[in-house]
Amino acid sequence: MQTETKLLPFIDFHPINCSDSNEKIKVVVRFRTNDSKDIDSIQIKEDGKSVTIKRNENLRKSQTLTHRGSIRGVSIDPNIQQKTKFFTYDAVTDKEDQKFFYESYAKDNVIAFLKGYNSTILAYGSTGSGKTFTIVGDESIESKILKSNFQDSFEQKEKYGILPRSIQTIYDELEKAHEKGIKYQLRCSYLEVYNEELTDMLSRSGQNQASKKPIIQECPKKGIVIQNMVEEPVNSYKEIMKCLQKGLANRKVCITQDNSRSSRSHTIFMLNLEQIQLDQTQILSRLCIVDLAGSEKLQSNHKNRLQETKNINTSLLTLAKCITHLSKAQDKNEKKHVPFRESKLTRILKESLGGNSKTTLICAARFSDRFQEETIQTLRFAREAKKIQNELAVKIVYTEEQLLEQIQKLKQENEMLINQIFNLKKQYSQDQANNLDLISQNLTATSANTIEQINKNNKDTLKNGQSNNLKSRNDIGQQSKQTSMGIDQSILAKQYQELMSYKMRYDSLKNSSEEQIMKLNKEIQFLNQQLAKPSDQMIQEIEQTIQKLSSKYYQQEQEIQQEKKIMRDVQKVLAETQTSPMMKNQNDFQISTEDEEAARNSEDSTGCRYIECINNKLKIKKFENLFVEFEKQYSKLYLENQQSRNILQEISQRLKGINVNDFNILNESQYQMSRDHDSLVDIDDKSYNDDQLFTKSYDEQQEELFLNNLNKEINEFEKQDRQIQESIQQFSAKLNKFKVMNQRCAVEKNVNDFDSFYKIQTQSDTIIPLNLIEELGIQSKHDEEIRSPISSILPFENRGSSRRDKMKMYKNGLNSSYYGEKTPQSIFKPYNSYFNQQEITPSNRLNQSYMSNSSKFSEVLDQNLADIDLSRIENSNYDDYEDDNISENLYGNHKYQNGNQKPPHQKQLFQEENIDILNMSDITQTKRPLQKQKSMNLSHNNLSFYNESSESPQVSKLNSSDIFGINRKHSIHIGRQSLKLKNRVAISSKNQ
Ligand SMILES: Nc1ncnc2c1ncn2[C@@H]1O[C@H](COP(=O)(O)OP(=O)(O)OP(=O)(O)O)[C@@H](O)[C@H]1O
Repeated sequence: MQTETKLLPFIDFHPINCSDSNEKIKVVVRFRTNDSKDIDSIQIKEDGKSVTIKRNENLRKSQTLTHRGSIRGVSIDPNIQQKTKFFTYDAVTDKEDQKFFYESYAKDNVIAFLKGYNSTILAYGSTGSGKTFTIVGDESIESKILKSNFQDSFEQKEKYGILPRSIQTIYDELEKAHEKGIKYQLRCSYLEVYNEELTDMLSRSGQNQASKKPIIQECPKKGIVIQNMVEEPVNSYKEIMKCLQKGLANRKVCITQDNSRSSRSHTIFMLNLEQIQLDQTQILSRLCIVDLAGSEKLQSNHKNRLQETKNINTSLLTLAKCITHLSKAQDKNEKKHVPFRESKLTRILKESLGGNSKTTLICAARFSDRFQEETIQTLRFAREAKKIQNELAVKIVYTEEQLLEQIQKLKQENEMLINQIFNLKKQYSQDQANNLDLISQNLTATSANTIEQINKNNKDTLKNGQSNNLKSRNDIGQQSKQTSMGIDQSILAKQYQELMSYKMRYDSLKNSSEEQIMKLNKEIQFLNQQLAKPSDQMIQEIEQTIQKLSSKYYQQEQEIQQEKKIMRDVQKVLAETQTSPMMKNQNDFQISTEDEEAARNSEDSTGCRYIECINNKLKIKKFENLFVEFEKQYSKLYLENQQSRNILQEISQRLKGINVNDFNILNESQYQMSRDHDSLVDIDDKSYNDDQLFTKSYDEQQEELFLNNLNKEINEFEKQDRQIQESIQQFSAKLNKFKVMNQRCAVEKNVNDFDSFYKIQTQSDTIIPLNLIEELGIQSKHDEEIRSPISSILPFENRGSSRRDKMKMYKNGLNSSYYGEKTPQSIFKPYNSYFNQQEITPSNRLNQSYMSNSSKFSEVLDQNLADIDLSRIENSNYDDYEDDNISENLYGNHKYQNGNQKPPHQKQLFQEENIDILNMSDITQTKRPLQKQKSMNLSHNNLSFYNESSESPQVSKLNSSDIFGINRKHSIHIGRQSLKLKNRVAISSKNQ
């Protein structure tokens, strides 16, 4: 029964055991047992893992010439040396025992398939080497399967190859699982690749083969999906064997020189298993058992046969090429483009080689020297394949309940993440503040040291002149200049420390000078007091003396006045007397004792009078003497007084003089000190005395020099200050930028990757606050139009499913969205319902911003579109491979560049098959962080490739396989809004 490929709603990959998840391809070399051993040139080592082969150069020459069509004989040189080659694999065997071979080398893959892993068994080798023998069994088995009703005897079963044995194992195991309650559904498919065409070997005859031609599609979640392929539900051993029977009957075989039933096509027997576990978890796995067509020398003259052989060789060559690319990438541990798309076979096997699959490669080889070259090629191929590492994961499909549960979980997780983001933000700003505190503490500590150092320098400068000091300043200036160039935080901190130390030095000097001025003022006061003290006393004493003298003088004067009054009275009396006869002679007034006696004796009044007169005369004489005496004393006192006044005046003048000088000196000092905040005077230095200060103050030259230097220093400081300020500004701007970046990274980190972020958004309906998005600088650019790119690259025929659609698109022009509103919804068949439900969420804006970021490089990539042309493929040849002979032998005498045979043209590829358009939700399960991802943007005719982790654009040459995501490493994502809105198409490459 033919069933359509079911698109499952939600698939997740779970590596069950991390140590198992990365596994190299297992390579087993099986030599044909019944092969003739002409010369003992091939030796399987005892360890069962390695083989040596003696290469016969003569033979090689002859073989090369022979299959190049030379009929002439080859001269064999007996002296030619035989080279021995050594190869090691997981196993090398020549045992015929099929059971042993299956259980030793293939059963593991079947068990892994049952456990939920994708699994592949691949048989490779030249024609007649034993591939079909290994996969199915010998001719008898094959014919028996073709005829049988599958009730074979034990004996017959012993000869079965891997495929029937695997079927047996699967049913044995599934029956056990069924008993445990595990439900399962097994579907069988059988494909054939013949002449680069895919044929479904289970499809019923009579059907329109052209319309039902299987199409290979690729889904990042589901892996390789083959559309239009019969997936036969098989519920029993018999049913599945019938499928095998049918396939074998349809297989293209013919008789060749080396094999009577040579397979002329690659066959892929595919089993898809859906298991529903007891907890309702649905697990999907696939087993591919591939029997490749054997490579063959081009010998036939038959045209069809030649073409057939070429096609076989071409696809095998592509396979070898892919393996070489993969192994080289593995060697160098880098991502490399692998040309899976170059053949149908490699496209189908993409998952098996380096992808999510447990793969065993069985390389069939022959002992016979006749096939030595083929054997060596097979051994080389096996050696390369051994390096390939696959990534295993179990595919789980969630039920609705499980999904709801997960949505709930995601919602919680989302909330937690948002909280975490805010906390981180908070912590970040706190950290910043703490750092500043720490810096300022360091500054304080170091500035104290610097001041000490400066003071020390200053002392030296005062002693030795200022040259040293200036020099040291210049040095600091130089240093500052150098440091300000950088934006290193430590350098800035150092500069800032210096600045702070200068500021502190200014402050301390200013404080010190103020202190000094106060101190000097006190001293001046004291000096004034000291100077005032003796002069006051002296003046007081003098004044007291003067007062004393004055009072004495006053007394004496009063006495004199009295005496004078008496004298005047006397004179008056005398005048009166002189007018009397008695006074006619002056001498008469001289009273003699005789006169006096006479007068006394005379009773005459005249006599009395006369006596009185004489008495008066005596009195006057006495007064006159006193007056003279007084006058003498007065003049003496006057002189003394005069002297005192002079002394007083002299003292007061002296005092006045001293005060003026002192004040002048003090004022000068104060002025000097106030200007010399930054003076180099060590004011605390006791050894520095006033004399020096005065000398300096009055030394104009020195003062000028001093002031000049001071000004220079101040200028220098200001300059440094400006530089430091600038650097700090730069630094803080940078810090802010880092801060934003850091926050953005934090968001990205916390949401694991973009896809998870997207998924969280879509699954949980939680919208990250707009302000957070804006705060983080991830603002969308609504206005920016991004035209649909794919439409301009795609061949026009592929743009619509109907003629009407095509016309619509044609009217809209190439820039209209192929995947936009005008897009025939049928293209999105499975995705429509999903797309239409979507709304624009911040995550979409995020997506847009990525796209707009990438679009800015579109200019650079204008030229790169030219590289998307077919030149790369057309010019390619098999030069990557180690030995030219391989390409020759596998491909006949025609190399790629000869143009006789080319791989399918890219355009053909597009035309042949629909392009896989995958919903973003299909790739939400990537485990890789966003930083590793690249986002590409296709904008009209440009293909840009933008790596989030680097600032510069990464321009890559891309071919169609990259763009359309058919190979495993790349896939297309269409933003949900693209259908509804602006024709935006985002393409991400998901390199591992
Ligand atoms: N290991 C083996 N032991 C014994 N006989 C073998 C072995 N391998 C192959 N043979 C025999 O060799 C012949 C060719 O084998 P087979 O058809 O499997 O080769 P092939 O690699 O599939 O060739 P082709 O690529 O042409 O199909 C058969 O007769 C087969 O029985």
